[in-house]
Amino acid sequence: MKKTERILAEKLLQVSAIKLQPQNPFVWASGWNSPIYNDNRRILSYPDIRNLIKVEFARAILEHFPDVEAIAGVATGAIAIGAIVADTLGLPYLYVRATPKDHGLENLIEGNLMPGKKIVVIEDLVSTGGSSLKTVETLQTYGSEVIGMTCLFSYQFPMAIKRFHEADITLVPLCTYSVMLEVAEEKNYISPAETEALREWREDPADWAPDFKE
Ligand SMILES: O=P(O)(O)OC[C@H]1O[C@H](OP(=O)(O)OP(=O)(O)O)[C@H](O)[C@@H]1O
Ligand SMILES: O=C(O)c1cc(=O)[nH]c(=O)[nH]1
Repeated sequence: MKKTERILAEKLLQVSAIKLQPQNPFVWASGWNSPIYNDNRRILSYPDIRNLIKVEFARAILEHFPDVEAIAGVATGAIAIGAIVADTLGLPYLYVRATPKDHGLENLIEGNLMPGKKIVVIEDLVSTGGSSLKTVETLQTYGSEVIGMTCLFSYQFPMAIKRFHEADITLVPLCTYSVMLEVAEEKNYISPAETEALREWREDPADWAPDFKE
């Protein structure tokens, strides 16, 4: 499993999904400032990598959630990957918006939600877990049974792990921050100093601020 995770981490690094900007931080969905951004949507442009990830998602879902009856993607990052995974598994698919569309049918959920179906949610990336768990809540409110969640990448922050635990949702990440960092350093994508800075940042990401002293 670790071997597959290392391969996936290297693929993300190869397609430049991992960006570092310690002096010009990224703003995350949660509002946190961060020296790192993982734009794993880039995998969609590489058919071989996209296929590998699709197969790994399908394998993880069948292994951990064999009772799955439908797949839901979290908009927008996981709409595409969710669709191809559902296709691979031959399952119904829908995606959940962060907010209802402001015209037309004003849908929050796109697709045909069949109440009572056992759903596995697919997310591209989990940081604080806010977007993922909001999607789970939406699906539950509309009568679905969410039996688990998979994501391509997780930072595995303790606060996110706690939130998933409290929501009673099992999250299966295909690739984690610690393995990505290990591979990035080994393969010289980042310097030892950057590795150290990123390890330190991971200890207290909510209060991190750029160090302008350098
Ligand atoms: O765990 P969280 O703190 O919620 O952060 C993760 C979310 O952030 C990103 O989406 P973003 O809101 O940037 O928009 P997008 O999906 O439309 O790209 C990502 O795709 C996740 O959905
Ligand atoms: O938390 C986020 O918004 C976030 C972090 C990250 O590394 N990549 C991403 O697409 N979103």
